[in-house]
Amino acid sequence: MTALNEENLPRLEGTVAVPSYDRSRLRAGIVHVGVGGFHRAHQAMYLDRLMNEGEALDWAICGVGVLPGDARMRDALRAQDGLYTLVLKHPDGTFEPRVIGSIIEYLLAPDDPEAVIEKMAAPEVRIISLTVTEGGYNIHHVTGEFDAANPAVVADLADGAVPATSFGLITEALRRRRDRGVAPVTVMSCDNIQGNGDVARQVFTAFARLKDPELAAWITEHVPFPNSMVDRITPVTSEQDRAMVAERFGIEDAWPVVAEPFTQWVLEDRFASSRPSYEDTGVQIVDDVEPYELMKLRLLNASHQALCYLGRLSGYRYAHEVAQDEVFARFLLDYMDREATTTLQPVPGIDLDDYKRTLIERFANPHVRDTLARLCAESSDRIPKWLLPVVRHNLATDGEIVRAATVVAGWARYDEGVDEQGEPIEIVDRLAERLHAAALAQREDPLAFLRDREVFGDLIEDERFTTTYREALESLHRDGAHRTVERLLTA
Ligand SMILES: NC(=O)c1ccc[n+]([C@@H]2O[C@H](COP(=O)([O-])OP(=O)(O)OC[C@H]3O[C@@H](n4cnc5c(N)ncnc54)[C@H](O)[C@@H]3O)[C@@H](O)[C@H]2O)c1
Ligand SMILES: O=P(O)(O)OC[C@@H](O)[C@@H](O)[C@H](O)[C@H](O)CO
Repeated sequence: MTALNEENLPRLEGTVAVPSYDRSRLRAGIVHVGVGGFHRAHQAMYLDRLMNEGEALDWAICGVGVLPGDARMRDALRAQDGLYTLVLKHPDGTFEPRVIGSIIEYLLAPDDPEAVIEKMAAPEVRIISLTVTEGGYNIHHVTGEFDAANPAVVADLADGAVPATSFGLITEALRRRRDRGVAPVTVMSCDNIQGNGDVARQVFTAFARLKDPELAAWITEHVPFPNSMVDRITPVTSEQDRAMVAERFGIEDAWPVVAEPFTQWVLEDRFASSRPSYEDTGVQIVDDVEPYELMKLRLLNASHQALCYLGRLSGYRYAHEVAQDEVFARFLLDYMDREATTTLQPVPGIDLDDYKRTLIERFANPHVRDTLARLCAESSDRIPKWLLPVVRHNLATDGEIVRAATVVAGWARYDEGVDEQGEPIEIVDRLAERLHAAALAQREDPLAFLRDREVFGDLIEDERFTTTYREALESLHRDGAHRTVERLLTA
């Protein structure tokens, strides 16, 4: 067994792919906030690929954790000199390992916020990128505006506050860059949010406006926030994954990443100065990312929502189990074909039928073992962003809504907190308490769940939607999820 660190890399050569570049020559050009599984399977992997080609050596990553819980990642990465194993799990059972070397440093903001700010303000850093989850953008669900009442934000806005949120840290770094005349930087969101760059611009300038209006104006003028579509299914690393990396590859890795082989990144070319030559390693650089984003969020992410609640209620625990169930697979394709696709724009270079078929195959990969628990988490940040826009579009255009309404009813049934086998369900959601209370009330008041306007807006006022939703909920209560879905299948 070989402990993963810089010194031991030569011992791993021949067993697994390791960085072919001299890591001592790397310089951090990117500060990335939110080093979780996805960043390590995606952006860090693309950079590692470039580095293996002898490119991007001045674009290494300094990882930043903003939450105290990121101490685990700090400890894992620091002990391993930033190295970790990425294992791609192919559908045929082949596992493809690679040690990724593009992260060279990790800073935890609660340990030393000043060090994080100075790193972000350093002239050699030209990109600050983010994967901080949808909730990390602090958008108020009802107003769609930056939520300035969030206590962490209030604390960061106070005079003389030591920044603790990504808003406080990044805007302070931008202020220092402006004051010092340091070359402007690009803020690049890689989260699953429609218009992720636009949303990032909205929230960072909103925070800056509250702190220092002139800084906000400077940011608007000088800091680009490119939009992007990012894709690679990356489940939470399990104990079994850690053991697998040790047993199969002889690597003692505190926190490997496992992912599907598929990967995609479509990115707008709006950068302050230079950027890595991402296009040399398969990233699609486009003028307008919106058609790709809509395709991905409404087909892939919304289908994840379509399979997770109804699948969990039926007794499944993993995404592949649901996607391998013929009834669910057909339901997902019907949802995509008859409800989601009609809401999309033409997507240059993509055959949508092929994309949808491939999605079912990706979901069905049995080795990825993506848990329904991961997909069911933070639903109040997902359903309103990915599924409800499809519903609203179809309500406005007289399109079909029955499948999406069934998914929403499935979420409402899921939030009752017990599945059809009587097993408890743990609701992981910022709004868990009140969603659970509303779900419990729906046996008497079938529309109780929809009454939450923060989540559903005025959807409750649409009779076509409420009638369809009510029937779906009734059917879920009476016949269960599997039977409900089966009845909806087109011939
Ligand atoms: N996992 C995937 O399959 C996948 C694929 C495409 C895109 N993404 C995007 O990446 C995001 C992260 O996914 P992951 O799998 O890496 O999750 P993860 O749980 O492994 O990592 C999430 C990271 O975000 C940080 N974070 C959360 N809330 C924050 C906040 N308020 N402020 C600052 N940091 C915060 C956490 O500290 C952690 O470092 C997703 O929410 C999604 O937007 C994920
Ligand atoms: O990561 P989230 O929480 O935004 O969404 C859950 C999944 O749908 C998502 O992670 C997908 O696996 C991913 O978007 C695939 O690229």
